Amino acid sequence: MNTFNFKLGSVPYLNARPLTDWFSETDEGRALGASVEFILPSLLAPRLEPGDFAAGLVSAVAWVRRPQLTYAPGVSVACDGPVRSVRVFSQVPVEKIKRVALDTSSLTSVTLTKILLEERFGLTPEYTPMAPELATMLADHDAALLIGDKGYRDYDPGLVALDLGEIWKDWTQLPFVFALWIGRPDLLTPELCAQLLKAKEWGVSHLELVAARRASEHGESLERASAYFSHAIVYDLGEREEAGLRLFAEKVRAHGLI
Ligand SMILES: C=C(O[C@@H]1C=C(C(=O)O)C=C[C@H]1O)C(=O)O
Repeated sequence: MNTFNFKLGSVPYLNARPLTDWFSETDEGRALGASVEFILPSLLAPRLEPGDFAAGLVSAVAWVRRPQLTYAPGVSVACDGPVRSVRVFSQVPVEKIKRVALDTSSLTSVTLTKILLEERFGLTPEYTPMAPELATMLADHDAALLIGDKGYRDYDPGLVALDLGEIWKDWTQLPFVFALWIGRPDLLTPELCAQLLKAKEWGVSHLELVAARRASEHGESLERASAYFSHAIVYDLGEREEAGLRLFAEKVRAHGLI
């Protein structure tokens, strides 16, 4: 691998920071000369096939949809129960949801919303892609999907909040994988995979430090950032996460959401 001056893409959310901070915040990581660009998932995913980035930490469904791309082993942004940041906020009881606004930044969670509303709740609502602004989304829709930093904020407690990680876990007993390091096999080499793993190992053993450094940048308190990292997000990609990913891929195909 050319270890100098390669580009990585990542999503602009707090949950990604433990996987990318090693490249900018440690001497060993900085020595590789990688730059990390933060881009919304729906804009980052199409830039992986042309090779704009050596790898992108981006929506798992982007890999399901593009089998010619590969993903780095051992690393993900996942959950094994409530994820806290991928939520559908509804003004009506779930069974009455007829119109849903979907965050245009998201790919995986848009797909997961459709699968869960249909298979878990027997609903086939109308969907509208919209910019992630809850008040605007709910002005004309029963419910709205938000992800990332906006999905983790506190909103009107009168709204029904469906945590998609929690619903997935109750249903399948498996973790859910939202994002992976995805790239072209010629660029996402075993050497780069090893660096991405090293970055993760540093991140998960420095969650408090990353929270302290990044919380305010993402509009969070240190306590909430720490709790999110240590109680909601899973950064491993072990056998159970891989099983969750495979099941999700099957459902994406079965629902024609490819
Ligand atoms: C858990 C999350 O996962 C995110 C969800 C994504 C998607 O829906 O496409 C993409 C990247 C992940 O960071 C979140 O940001 O809340």
